[in-house]
Amino acid sequence: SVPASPKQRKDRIMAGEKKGLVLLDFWVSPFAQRCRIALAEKGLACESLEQELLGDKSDLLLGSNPVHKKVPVLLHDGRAVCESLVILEYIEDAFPGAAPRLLPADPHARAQARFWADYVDKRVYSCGTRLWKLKGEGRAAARAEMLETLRTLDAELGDRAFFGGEAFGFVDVALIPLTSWFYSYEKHGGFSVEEECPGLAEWARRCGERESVAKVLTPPEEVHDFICLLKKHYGVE
Ligand SMILES: N[C@@H](CCC(=O)N[C@@H](CS)C(=O)NCC(=O)O)C(=O)O
Repeated sequence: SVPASPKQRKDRIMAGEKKGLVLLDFWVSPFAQRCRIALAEKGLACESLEQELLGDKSDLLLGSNPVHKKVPVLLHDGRAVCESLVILEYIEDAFPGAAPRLLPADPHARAQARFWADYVDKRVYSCGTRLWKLKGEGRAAARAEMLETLRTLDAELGDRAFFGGEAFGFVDVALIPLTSWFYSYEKHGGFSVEEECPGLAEWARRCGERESVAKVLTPPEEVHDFICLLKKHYGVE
């Protein structure tokens, strides 16, 4: 049979007829990258549909994430799951046999993993955005908050190989895509992650040795170029 054209594939996804996994994606999004890393770790096939975010958003994105209108959205047999950490948990629940498990089995350890992933979500990206968007006092405050956040994460990691302990897990997946943004944060904040938090820098290198991470992460210079583009888009000097 003749393979479906990109248009036919899209129509099927729009109509909710596509079976399997589809990710509404954006190349540089650390949140979308979390999902791609988790899927790759588990060996789950997923079609990536790149979204327009700076211009008009697609009907598919608006229809599947009407509340936030953001990527990532995971469509599973046509049904949408939104928010990257929710998607990671969904993948764990929907494919219980797909190894490795990202969350530990022990309830307390699971709660801890969720706590630290939530800490990453509350602190890193928004603080990073203030670092490149603001100037003067605002930027100085964001710099101080970023350093405190990175030091807190460094201390939590301690001398373990991964936030998941011996195994690469939920918090590692949540944080690693954001390390591609560190270079730009360093440039805007005038600090060095390597000097401030050598353990965290070493952890990022260790994670980068994994195929699932290496093939997904954006080179830091490209993230920096993208931030320059965002600055132009938002009229930031
Ligand atoms: N909390 C969300 C954050 C998602 C997010 O911020 N996505 C950005 C791309 S990095 C987006 O879609 N932005 C489009 C917009 O804000 O209009 C998650 O974890 O999925």
